[in-house]
Amino acid sequence: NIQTEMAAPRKIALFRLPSLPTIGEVIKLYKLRAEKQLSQNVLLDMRLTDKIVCQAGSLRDAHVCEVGPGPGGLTHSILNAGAVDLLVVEKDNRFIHGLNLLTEAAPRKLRFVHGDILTSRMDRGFPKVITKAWEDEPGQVATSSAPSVLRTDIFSPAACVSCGGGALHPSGSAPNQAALLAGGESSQECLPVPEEALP
Ligand SMILES: C[S@@+](CC[C@H](N)C(=O)[O-])C[C@H]1O[C@@H](n2cnc3c(N)ncnc32)[C@H](O)[C@@H]1O
Repeated sequence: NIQTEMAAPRKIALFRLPSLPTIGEVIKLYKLRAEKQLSQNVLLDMRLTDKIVCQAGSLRDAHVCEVGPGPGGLTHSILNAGAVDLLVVEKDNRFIHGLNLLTEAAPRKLRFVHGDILTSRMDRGFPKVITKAWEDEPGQVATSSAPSVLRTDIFSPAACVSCGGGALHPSGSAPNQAALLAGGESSQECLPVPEEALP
């Protein structure tokens, strides 16, 4: 009957997937704190993370790699910015649970690799069709400790990113380009991304 049919969508709305847990919730749940000796700083203010991510230009439909997501502040903002595929690589064990939680809350969009970017082959992390050689892009290796912004397409880096406090290697505005967002340590050579991270 009509009444039941009209009630159905409302019922579905009630059973929607839970939204992404906030960074505050993740930090509290897993009792996380920044390790100063690892130069870790954690961004909690979403207005700030949104602003930083905004510097990458349009991320709508972009493929993004975030290095060193920590509890996932920038991760939230990248997803909110409309990235279609976000691969996060974090080496600190303490963030595993929180990042798994975020991955479950954003299925098919967020992939988490627990590992070191220094031993990751980024060229295997994204579809071949959108990859091009990292060294083909001029000036794509960031070395500053302050956030910096560099524009590039997807890469298959022979040399990897180097960034103390965060660097953006974003896509152009066209869909299906990729961005690399990094907030980790310096880097040298890139080795394979683990199989489970491959699309
Ligand atoms: C400065 S914190 C930034 C945390 C988070 N992006 C934020 O903005 O709140 C740097 C993060 O990078 C991670 N990290 C450092 N070197 C890394 C590496 N070689 N591979 C993967 N993650 C790394 C650290 O464990 C840490 O979580």
